[in-house]
Amino acid sequence: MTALSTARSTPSIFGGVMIIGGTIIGAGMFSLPVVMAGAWFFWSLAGLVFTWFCMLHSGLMILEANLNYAPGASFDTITRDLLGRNWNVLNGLSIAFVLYILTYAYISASGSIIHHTLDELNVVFPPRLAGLLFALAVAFIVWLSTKAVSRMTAIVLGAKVITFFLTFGSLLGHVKPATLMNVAEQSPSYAPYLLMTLPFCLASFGYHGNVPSLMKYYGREPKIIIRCLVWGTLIALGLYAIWLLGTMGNIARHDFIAIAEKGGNIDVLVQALSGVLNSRSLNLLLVIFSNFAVASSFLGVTLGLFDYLADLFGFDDSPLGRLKTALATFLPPMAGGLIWPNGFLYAIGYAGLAATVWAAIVPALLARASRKRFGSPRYRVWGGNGMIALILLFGAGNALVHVLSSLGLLPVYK
Ligand SMILES: N[C@@H](Cc1ccccc1)C(=O)O
Repeated sequence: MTALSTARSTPSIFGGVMIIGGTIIGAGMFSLPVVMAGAWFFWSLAGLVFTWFCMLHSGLMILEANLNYAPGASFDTITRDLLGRNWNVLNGLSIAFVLYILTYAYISASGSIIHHTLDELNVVFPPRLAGLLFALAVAFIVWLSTKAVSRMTAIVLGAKVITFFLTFGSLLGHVKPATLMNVAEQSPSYAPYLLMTLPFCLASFGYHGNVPSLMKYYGREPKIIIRCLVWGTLIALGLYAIWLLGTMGNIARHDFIAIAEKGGNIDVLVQALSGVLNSRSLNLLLVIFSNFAVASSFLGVTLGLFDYLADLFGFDDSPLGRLKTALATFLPPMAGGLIWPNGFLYAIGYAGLAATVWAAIVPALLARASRKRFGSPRYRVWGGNGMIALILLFGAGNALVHVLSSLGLLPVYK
């Protein structure tokens, strides 16, 4: 009995780990092997570990600031109170931008993966239409209710985890050390290509909007929430490492050039993988996994955007109010998907650029302000001012890298 009542007063960390892991692992991971082809496996792994470290600590900094407020206080409330109106406006704009551009990326990605799936079944279906229909289906679920979204997400996430292990368990069995070590190339250079991968790593480790949701769920329990963040991000890091191993151990480095040239969208990558694997069942698994991976982030991110816009425009919760919010959420990215169906890689890069504001820079400033104003009595991220400086530098560095690479000033592997 006692065990039962303790379990009820503090929900287990499993749910929180799933929320964090589920948000992190999404379409972003499909951009990783393509943009990391230049830096290749070991350098990219180092970049991933570094990004994991910084993104975990910036999440902990949001928690540090959040603990001064009642559970349920949103990102918006905390930022306005600690950093003032201007920072809050910038923060809100960058959140909206990231959610919009990710919704666009998911539409583009789902169009491409559905097109590929049907292609496997010998059905010809234009990717634009596929993306549009998929977006309409997601819009319908989001319009129905939050509960509908969380039920769908639970199902899709479960399927994603199962197919992930089935797919990657067998994918690892196919890894060819000669391909992974890139023995074919004579004196290759990798390090110069590392910097341009950083915004993609950052986007792939984004989850920070969920930290206030965890506090709403668990209450002021820093120990439990810290464990959720550590485990959720570590699971993602582990899966990304396996994903790099599975892709770079099967597709030769120079073959990635053609993949990137075709827009780097998911179908091209999956097609290249199936081409080398020569296994019908593995191919099918991979296709199923990609569909679920895109669908679960799609639901999570659009729900976030939906709630944000409803709050911003003051649309109510009636069916008509929700319809207005759904239109504001889905129409702009859908239009984008119709006009530019293949902007997946660009979109993830821009998501990294904008996410650096609210997932790195603002959290570091929040922690600093929280220490000044409240002394952060409940929990304080280790490392003092040095850690705050590191996260600020990480955030600013990412923005700089993205700008330089958009201007064509960073080396590109081609
Ligand atoms: N990490 C998510 C994208 C994301 C970024 C920022 C916040 C929320 C989600 C993905 O890989 O698809």
